[in-house]
Amino acid sequence: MPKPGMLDFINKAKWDAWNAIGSLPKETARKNYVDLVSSLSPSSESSGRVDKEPGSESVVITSEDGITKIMLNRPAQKNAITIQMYQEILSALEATSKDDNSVITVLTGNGDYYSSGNDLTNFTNLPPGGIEEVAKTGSILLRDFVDCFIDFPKPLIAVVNGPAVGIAVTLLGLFDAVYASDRATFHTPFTQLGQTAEGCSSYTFPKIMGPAKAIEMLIFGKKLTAHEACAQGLVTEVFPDSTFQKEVWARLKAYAKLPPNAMRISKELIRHNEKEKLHAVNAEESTALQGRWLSEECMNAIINFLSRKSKL
Ligand SMILES: CCCC/C=C/CC(=O)SCCNC(=O)CCNC(=O)[C@H](O)C(C)(C)COP(=O)(O)OP(=O)(O)OC[C@H]1O[C@@H](n2cnc3c(N)ncnc32)[C@H](O)[C@@H]1OP(=O)(O)O
Repeated sequence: MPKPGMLDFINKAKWDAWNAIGSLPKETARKNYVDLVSSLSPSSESSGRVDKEPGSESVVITSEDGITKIMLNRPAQKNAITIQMYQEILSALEATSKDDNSVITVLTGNGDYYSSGNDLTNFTNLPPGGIEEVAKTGSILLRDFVDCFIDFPKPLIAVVNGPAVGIAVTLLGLFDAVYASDRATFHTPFTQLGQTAEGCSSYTFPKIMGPAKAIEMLIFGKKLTAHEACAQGLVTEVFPDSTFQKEVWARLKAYAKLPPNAMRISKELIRHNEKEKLHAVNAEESTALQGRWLSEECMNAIINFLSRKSKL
């Protein structure tokens, strides 16, 4: 057929696609199509079912109505993030970034906490290389994990259902929207733990809230209420806890119906100038933490927590 006109978008797209295949025989085209459809992983469907990561339910991933929900699911441990959970979240983000059926991605927590941050027992299972090896592999994992948030191409939303601590807070500076229950609090007690800022917060927090407020949080460990975090620009909007889930998910369902490519391109326009800087900051923070994890200050803080002498 003759090439359709510029404004006949659908037929022009079909014509271009068909033309790009060239002289492919019809039977081969049919076979390729069937092979492609058969090879699609079940996780790329929007069927509303739960796709559990093999071997663990500490992170539950579901897809429905164009929304991929990554839910931290260790409520008894306040959703503290284990090494395996970092890896599962990272894999889920990589998969959803390529899934055409997934329009927006949400990170949230199950139970009363959003997350108490890094699981402090991550430092206690010593491999043959000792604490040095733990610090080195931890630093590499942290860097890869945060890089994945920096590069995530689609709208990324945090649904902060309760208190958030440490890395669960710092990462929020890399999200596109942060909705919080009025029960949520935001706490980065790095100094108290003998540690230093991560998740690019040494750069994003001063940018978001100004250096004075960022320093109160990141150096002195001041805990913010949801309304304070909203006033500082870290949180997009605060909802009463009684209606939080209903209101937020209704809004997210509406957002997931917006044109996905327009959202992705807008995100790229807003974010791409900062990416190089963020990767450099992430590398610097991860290296600094590798040193901190070997320090006496940090070891004492972890021992005190594990021996129940201290709590935040
Ligand atoms: C490789 C990447 C590294 C990235 C680095 C990131 C830095 C950070 O994220 S630093 C932040 C680390 N988080 C903490 O220091 C929080 C420690 N937890 C607490 O202070 C308290 O548990 C908390 C205030 C969160 C809640 O207090 P409570 O309401 O009184 O509850 P419990 O203390 O009884 O907690 C229940 C249960 O959960 C265990 N728990 C909670 N958080 C953690 C955690 N972060 N790591 C390990 N375990 C945690 C707590 O020990 C209790 O366990 P049980 O006693 O066995 O029931």
